[in-house]
Amino acid sequence: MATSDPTVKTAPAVDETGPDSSRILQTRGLRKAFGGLTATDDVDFALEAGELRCLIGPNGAGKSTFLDLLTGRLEPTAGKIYYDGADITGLPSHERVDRGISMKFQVPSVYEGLTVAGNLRIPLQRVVEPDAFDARTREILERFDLLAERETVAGELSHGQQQRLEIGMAMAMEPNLLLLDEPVAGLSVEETADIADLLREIADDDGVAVIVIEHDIDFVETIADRVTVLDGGSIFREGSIEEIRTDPEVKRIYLGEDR
Ligand SMILES: Nc1ncnc2c1ncn2[C@@H]1O[C@H](COP(=O)(O)OP(=O)(O)OP(=O)(O)O)[C@@H](O)[C@H]1O
Repeated sequence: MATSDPTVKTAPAVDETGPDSSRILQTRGLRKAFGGLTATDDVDFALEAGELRCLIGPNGAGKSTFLDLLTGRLEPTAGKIYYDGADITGLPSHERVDRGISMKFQVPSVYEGLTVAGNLRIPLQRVVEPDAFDARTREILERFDLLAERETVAGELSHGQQQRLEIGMAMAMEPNLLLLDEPVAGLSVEETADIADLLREIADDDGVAVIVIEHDIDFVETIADRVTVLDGGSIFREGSIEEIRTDPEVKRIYLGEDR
């Protein structure tokens, strides 16, 4: 391409997501400052459709802030977010949900006074016609192993069941991108293994891209395609779990010398 012609743009298109790309999400120069503290610092991040990415990093590294910027819970100080072929930087949260970005927060946020089926009805009524409610509810309950708890009040479920219900509610929205903040915190070994299987299925079988914030490196090892390490709000390293686990600098800042 002739670079001397001033009308020819040589810079690549900024939004590399969309129908002609396997990329579902991308951020460019994403920044969030709280007063003098920069919680997200010039982050260029990219995610492929159907990829399962874990975000790790020390406390205060900016992991939750980064997810909050993706959901629209926080507004960036600078930078752009591109998702599925569109610049969504200025979109409110509910419009991002409608476009297929679902979030499961760290603390279970099911409606404790409603039954399991009643909880599922809330997201389902946004995406499914009323005559399809029952069939779709049953499908989700089966998949998330909650069929026997259909009429149980959500406040009476175990912590693991609540986490599964909440992932089921997020999946009821038929997302293309699922964001999870520490989905296995406080769960038993068996409950953790169940969630690991579910998340792998969601990425592999449904083709949903997943970003998981996680502290438990053994859990990260079981599920992640790739790992992004944040430190001080910036991307410190990115790579396969093997690369990340054996990286001496990552060990120093995060994993501890004994890992
Ligand atoms: N609303 C806010 N106002 C001011 N500072 C904030 C706010 N939210 C986060 N911070 C600060 O931004 C930095 C990044 O916080 P963030 O919660 O994103 O980190 P994290 O990696 O998710 O940490 P953790 O692993 O402890 O949950 C921290 O120094 C935190 O104190």
